Order: sequence, then C-alpha cells, then structure tokens
Amino acid sequence: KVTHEHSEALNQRIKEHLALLDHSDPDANGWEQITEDGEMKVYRKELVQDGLICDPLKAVHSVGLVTAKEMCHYFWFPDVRRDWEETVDVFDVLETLDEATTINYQTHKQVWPAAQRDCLYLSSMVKVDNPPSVGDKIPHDTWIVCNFSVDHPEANPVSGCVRALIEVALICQTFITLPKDGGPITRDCLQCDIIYVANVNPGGWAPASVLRSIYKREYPKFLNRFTNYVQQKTKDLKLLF
Ligand SMILES: CCCc1ccc(-c2ccc(S(=O)(=O)CCO)cc2)cc1[C@H]1C[C@H]1c1ccccn1
Repeated sequence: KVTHEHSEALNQRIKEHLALLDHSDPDANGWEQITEDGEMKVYRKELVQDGLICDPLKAVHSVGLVTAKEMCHYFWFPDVRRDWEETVDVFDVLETLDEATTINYQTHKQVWPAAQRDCLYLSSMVKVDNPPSVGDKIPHDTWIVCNFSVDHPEANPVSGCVRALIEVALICQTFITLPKDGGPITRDCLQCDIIYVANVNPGGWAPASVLRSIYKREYPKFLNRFTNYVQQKTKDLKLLF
C-alpha cells in the first residue's frame, strides 16, 4: 500500500474519529442539541479560540436505502461535489494522492458581513476493517471520509478570501435486515447510520451571531440535501458494499 506525505496524519485522525463510534450519548459531554429533524439530530458545543468562533459540530442520522460505502463515496467523490454542495463557489482538485485521496481547494459563498472563506484540505475515503462494535447491532461495513486542512504549493487562492481551517469526518455504517423469505438483499433491507463531525475555524474574525446562525441553518440543510441526493443517485443502481 503506497502511502503519501499525509498518511500518518490521516491515520491518526481516523483513529480519533472512530472513538465517536462508541456512540457515547451526544446529549452528555456538553453537547447542546440545536436541531432535530426525524432521525437527524445536530449538536454543537460553544467554543471560542483566540477570539474566533470554533464551535465543534456533531450530527447523527440514520437513512434507509443506501450503504455506508455509497454515502462515503458520494461525499468524497470530487466529480459530484457540485451536485449536492450549495455553499461552495470555486472547487478544484489540486492533487490526487491515490484512488481515494485528493487535495481540494474550495471557496465558500460569502456571508455578509463576514469576509469570504476558502478551504485547502485533504479528503480521503477509507474502509474501517475492525470497527468497535456498538451495543448488539453488528454493522455489515463501516466507511469513513476525513477532510482536514493541509498546505499545498499549488493552491492559487482567490484573492480576498480568509483561509478557514477544517477537521471533518463522515462515518457511515451499514446495517442489513435479511429478507424474511430468504430472498436477495434489496435496498429495503438497508439502514445506514451516520455520524458527521465538523470543526471549522473561520480563520479570521466574523460576528459570533452571524457564524452561529449560518451553522444552525446550513448543517441540517446540507445533511438533508446530501442524504437525499445519495438515495436518489443510487435508487436504480446495484448495491455497493
Ligand atoms: C466562516 C466559515 C465558512 C465555512 C467554512 C468551511 C465550511 C465547510 C467546509 C467543509 C465542509 S465538508 O463537510 O468537508 C464538505 C466539503 O465541502 C463543510 C463545511 C463551511 C463554512 C460556512 C459556509 C458555512 C457552512 C456551514 C455548514 C455547511 C456548509 N456551509
């Protein structure tokens, strides 16, 4: 397995994010629920670092009809980013490190009165081989996409943008309910549990009220839009495990 210069950092972050699979009760540990929409619950912590709003965000969700690999694939796959991302203007893949790892540059639509933000990050999709089992449910497969800020010599930043720093993970697990009649596994047998975490450092000052209202509005919208997108995209395709 060929590694790249960020392999160490990636593996370290995956290890840290997988600790989330212990499904420690998000209502504990100081998480404040900001949204509930069906199976989707969104939590945040209020965190100010160097005067900047860096609220950690965590969302848990469970959706039918799709597998963990499909969810992670469409979250990672650069070619479809624009189909579901609506807060991103410029999006470029600067480098492809391997068949599941790219370095991306993107700008986010400006939200007045904050300056426009851009992000330069590594994005990698990894299958988790021996995930910590959770309670009595045995996942069929577990996949993770990690997006975290890196430097890159070829970044040609859009002038005027403030560089935001991100630490994001999407962890997905497929649970299968075998059909009673012993028939083939269809999409109706699938349930995909999702844990999404995002730590965004805005990189420069922005009004706390503006940032917190953006996050409260944008994260639930993005999670609903993205999960619906994957269900639509995969409904007539063979199941991808
Ligand atoms: C001042 C901070 C600006 C800002 C920086 C960064 C991000 C952001 C970056 C990456 C990811 S992702 O999950 O890795 C998907 C790939 O794009 C999500 C969010 C969002 C915002 C702001 C624009 C807001 C927002 C919040 C939530 C979802 C989408 N957009």
